[in-house]
Order: sequence, then structure tokens, then C-alpha cells
Amino acid sequence: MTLILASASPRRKQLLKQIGVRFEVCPADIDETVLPDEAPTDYVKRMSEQKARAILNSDSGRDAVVIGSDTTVVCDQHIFGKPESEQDAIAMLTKLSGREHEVLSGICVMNTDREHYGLSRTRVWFKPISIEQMKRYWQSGEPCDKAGSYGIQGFGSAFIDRIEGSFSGVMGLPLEVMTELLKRFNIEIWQDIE
Ligand SMILES: Cc1cn([C@H]2C[C@H](O)[C@@H](COP(=O)(O)OP(=O)(O)OP(=O)(O)O)O2)c(=O)[nH]c1=O
Repeated sequence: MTLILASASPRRKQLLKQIGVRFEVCPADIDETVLPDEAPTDYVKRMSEQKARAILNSDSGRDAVVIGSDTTVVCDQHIFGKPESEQDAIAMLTKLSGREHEVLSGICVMNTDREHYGLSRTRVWFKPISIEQMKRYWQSGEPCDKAGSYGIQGFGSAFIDRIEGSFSGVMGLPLEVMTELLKRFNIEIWQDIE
């Protein structure tokens, strides 16, 4: 049996490696458009499932267990994905500045017989951010491939006042959820411990 991480995210790869699981990486290319009136929790679940299913249904997914995951920033019921431009990133960071938002991270694990899904929800409080900081942050290159235009694990850590929930969940792959789902498929963690 092969375990496949259906993701192009270097953060997800790093986090899965951190628990000593052996896996292959095979990014899924899906349409990430939000449906009209789609609730953020429904969106995250749909994306996680579609990413996993795209790989399970491909040639590389045969006989595999596939992991699909999605991370979304939610502020005032609005879904913040990755920024399309500097202007877009500044608009998101302006909304997040000096207040609380939520980060949803879903994980779907499936094989041809069954699938299981888990969701992690984390509350994040940002300090106030000045426009100069936002512009300089954009120049760092960090925000461009991250939901909500920030990375808690990078320079973006300076924005954080506190969090309540899962650090790995904000970063892209909640390990609390991941370890439970792996157990359900009898996949061992710490395979690479020695
Ligand atoms: C909020 C936040 C997000 N992110 C990243 C995690 C995800 O890689 C990305 C959210 O976009 P996703 O669409 O969840 O993931 P992705 O496109 O990077 O990878 P794939 O769909 O192939 O699995 O934002 C951080 O790295 N740090 C953070 O603090």
C-alpha cells in the first residue's frame, strides 16, 4: 500500500514528514472556485475531498491511500484564499489587522473502499499592522502562496497576538486530525524514527 499526499504545498509535506510517515507526493489540480453561498466549512470539506479523489482516480492512485487537504482563512464569514496581487494581499491583511479571525483546515483520507474527513478550527488574533508593514511583507514573497496572505510559520509570525487551536492546522495540515485519520487506515506514524 502506498500513501500519497495529494498536495503541492511544501508546508504539508514538511508537517507529514514531521510525524515520520512514509509517503509520496502527487499534487492535484482542481478548480478551487467557491460556490455561490457556500459555507466555509462546506468549502474546505469539498476541496479536501476533491483533491484526494482526483489522485485516487488517476493512474498513480491505484491501490493507494490518498490524503487531500485544504486551508482557508475566514473573516466575517468571508473566505480568504491566496492573494491574486499585492493589492489583494493588502486588502486581506487590512481586514485581519488588529482583530480575530478563524483558520479552517480540512483533511480527507480515502482509498477505493472508504473515506474519512476531519476538520480543525483555530482562532487567530492579529496585532494591528501598518500599511508600510504590509507592503514590506509583500516584498518578502511570503504571502503570495498562502491563504489569507500570511504564513504563521514565517515572517507573518510577527502579526500574531495569540492563537487558540492548532498551529500545524494554520500552517496547512493539522497533525491532531492527521494522526487520528492515519490510525483509521492502520498507517503507522514514526516509521522513520531510527
Ligand atoms: C494561514 C496560512 C496558510 N498557509 C498555506 C497552507 C497552504 O499551503 C496554503 C493554502 O492553500 P491550499 O489551497 O489549502 O493549499 P495549496 O494550494 O498550497 O496546496 P494543495 O492544494 O496542492 O494541497 O496556505 C501557510 O503556509 N501558513 C499560514 O499561516
